[in-house]
Amino acid sequence: MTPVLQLDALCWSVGGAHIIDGVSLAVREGELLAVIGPNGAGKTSLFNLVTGLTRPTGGAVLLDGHDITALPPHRRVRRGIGRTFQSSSVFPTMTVAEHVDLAARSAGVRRVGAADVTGVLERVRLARRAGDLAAGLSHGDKRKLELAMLLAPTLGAGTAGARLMLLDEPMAGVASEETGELTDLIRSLHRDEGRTVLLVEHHMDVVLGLADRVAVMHHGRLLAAASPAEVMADATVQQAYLGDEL
Ligand SMILES: Nc1ncnc2c1ncn2[C@@H]1O[C@H](COP(=O)(O)OP(=O)(O)OP(=O)(O)O)[C@@H](O)[C@H]1O
Repeated sequence: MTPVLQLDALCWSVGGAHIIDGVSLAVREGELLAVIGPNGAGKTSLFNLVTGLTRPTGGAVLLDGHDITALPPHRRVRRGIGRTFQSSSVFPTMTVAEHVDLAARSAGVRRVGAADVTGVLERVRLARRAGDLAAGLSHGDKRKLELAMLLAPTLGAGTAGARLMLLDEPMAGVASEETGELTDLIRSLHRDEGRTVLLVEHHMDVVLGLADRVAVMHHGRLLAAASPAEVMADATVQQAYLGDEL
């Protein structure tokens, strides 16, 4: 079966530094792949290449077997790629419902019904906060709102948002009592709705609780991509985490 996402010898260099160095990886439909690695390994840079925020200096990105390397970010959103960022990206003075409406409209949806917005907010268990300003949300609820915004871009088109979700450290800044519910929500978007998820996360308990497969990056290279158990037992991976030069 054609992978949903395929990275083919992907490279990104800046000023002579090889930040992404020949990464090849195939992501299956409906898979949850966690991308782990020490700080500066290139995880966010890899996400930037998949979403089109940066252009690779070599290699290709394929979606459903089609080369999308030259497509700008907004065209990738319309093809079903959605992404959240490491730091929370909500607008404090906008209401929760307005965020969903904005996400849909900025992706080209012309008519966004109130019922559609409520439906998306119910999906992430934020419907009761619809009229509240985002400034008043807890970190966990801000993260849920960001997920809601990924569900919005195809509202009214009969489908519900991103089918390939890239989540960059969704637990960052979230209080420990909120991580369980957020983990359940991500699991449900993946397992119950069949969405493909790429997850960058430093909390290993979250990674091990969610991932079908774990990809390990180090110095811009892909060290391993295997089951969580295999990756945890891999001596090279352990060395990378202990900070030894490879
Ligand atoms: N625009 C840029 N110009 C120059 N160097 C960059 C740029 N973006 C990232 N880098 C460098 O590339 C390397 C990888 O950064 P990246 O943010 O992708 O790592 P990461 O694995 O996501 O790290 P973290 O876990 O700390 O978020 C780092 O050394 C970073 O300083």
